[in-house]
This record gives sequence, C-alpha cells and structure tokens, in this order.
Amino acid sequence: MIDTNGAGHVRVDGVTLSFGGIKALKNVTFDVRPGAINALIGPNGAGKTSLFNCISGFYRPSSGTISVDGRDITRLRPPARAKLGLARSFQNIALFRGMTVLDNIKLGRHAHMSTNLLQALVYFGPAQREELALREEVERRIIDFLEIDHIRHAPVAALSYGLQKRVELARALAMKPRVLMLDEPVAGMNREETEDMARFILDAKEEWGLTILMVEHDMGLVMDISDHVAVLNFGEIIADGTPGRVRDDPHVTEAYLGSGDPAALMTRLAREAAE
Ligand SMILES: Nc1ncnc2c1ncn2[C@@H]1O[C@H](COP(=O)(O)OP(=O)(O)OP(=O)(O)O)[C@@H](O)[C@H]1O
Repeated sequence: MIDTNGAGHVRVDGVTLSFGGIKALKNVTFDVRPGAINALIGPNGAGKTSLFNCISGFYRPSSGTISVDGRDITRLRPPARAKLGLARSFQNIALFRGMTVLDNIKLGRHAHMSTNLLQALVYFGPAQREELALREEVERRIIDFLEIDHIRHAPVAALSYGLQKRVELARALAMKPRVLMLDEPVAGMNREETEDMARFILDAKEEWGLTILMVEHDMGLVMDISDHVAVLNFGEIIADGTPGRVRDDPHVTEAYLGSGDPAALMTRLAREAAE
C-alpha cells in the first residue's frame, strides 16, 4: 500500500502505447512513490522513454490511465500537467543556449504565472509585483542550492556539459514541482559531474520533499540513490522494488544479459567490482 499523505503520488494504471504495429508499452501498472527517488530502468528499447513521455503528456496512451494524487491526468496536455506540479528535464539538454543561466531559470516560472509575461512586464499591479518578488526569492534559493551563483549571467552555450545539466535541473526546480522527472540526468557526464548531480538530486528530494522519477542507464547511480526501482523489458514491468531486491532478481539480470546491451551491463559490473 502506498503512503499517499505526501503529495506527488503518480499512478500508472494499465497503460498501453502502440506505434503502428509495435507495442512499446503493454498494460503497464506501477506507482511512483511520493517523496522518494524512483528509478525506471531497462535495456535499450524497453519502453522507458515511452512511459516517461506518457507521464509528462508528450504521448497519449492507447489505453490505461495516469493520475497524480488521485487526479486523472491522462487527457491533459503537458502545460496543464506542469501546472499540477509535474516538471521534467530532457535527455538532450533543452536550454536556450544564447540566453543567460538566470534567464533560462526564469523561464521555469511561467508554468505558474497567473498572468502572461507581457502583462507582467507592462502592467505591474501589486499582485504581480508580489508574485515576482516571491519568484525571485525562489530563484535565489535554487541558484544558491545548486551552487551556480558565479555563472548566473553567463550564456548557457559557454558552460561545460555538467553545468548545463545543472542549469536544466535549476529550471525544472523553478517550476516548483511536486514531481520532478529526470531523463537520464547523468548521461555523458564524467565521474565528478555524476557525483555532483547525485548529491543535488538527493538534496533536492530532502530540501523540497519532492517525488523524483528518473530514467537512467548508470546502474551505479541508480543503485546508490534510488529508494525504488522499476524495471521495464519489452514494454512490461518485470521487477519493482528496492534497489537491492531488483539487483538480485534473476529476471533483471537475464533481461540485461539477453538484451545485447553491453554498455549497461559493463557499467553495472564495473561498479560492482569497485564496491
Ligand atoms: N516515435 C516512435 N515511433 C515508432 N516506434 C517507436 C517510437 N518511439 C519508440 N518506439 C519503439 O518503441 C519501443 C520502446 O522505445 P523507447 O524509446 O520507449 O525505449 P527506451 O527504453 O527508452 O530505449 P533507450 O534506452 O534506447 O532510450 C522500441 O521498440 C522503439 O523502437
């Protein structure tokens, strides 16, 4: 039974998604636990991105439902889901590269602005001013938290890959999410950048009491920081539980060994050897 007192419980119920003749997801049911770090793993082509996109609203399931804290969001478009507190990052960084770090972070706020940007700029009523002040406070906190104060006025294009990923996290946090969805947050990062990101994800969960759902291939990171791990294979959930339980599940080992996904397997074996 899931503790739903903490906000941010995502329930995926019987979701099927087809692309032509291909069933990317087959009757998938699972819970994203509130206030926890939930990892979604599986070999290449298992359906992770498809499921992620169904939850964030970029894909509409052929059947089944998705709810957040009991509210059915299956038919809502991505902006409406963002307003309900779902924020996501992208596998390939989706920042405005010519803009500064601060301006990119400010874009995150618009999911919650009651007026549009132009109105807010042209007509500064007291309510808007209050809202802006509040937002600036949130942005300051996020910038301090992610240790990016020194680059706040730098254009994103001038930053290292690891810092760009951190800015993307900052923008997602600026949406004040209940559920933070991270699509391969450490893909392409070196060890130091990966360790930094792991710390920020863990601290973000604690600081804001977030529910986190991440798709990630780095088994070391998944095993280190996740509270729950769900494993997809050929569009079906084949294991769901604590990292230790999932790691020892023979179905999971078989899925990776049989998948011809040597990179994922090697990452895992190297990590285990180092422990
Ligand atoms: N837009 C699409 N059109 C057609 N088929 C698709 C589309 N997106 C995904 N698929 C197919 O659906 C299945 C699941 O793909 P998906 O990208 O969700 O897997 P994944 O687990 O995220 O893989 P990876 O780890 O390689 O990113 C695959 O067979 C894939 O070829």
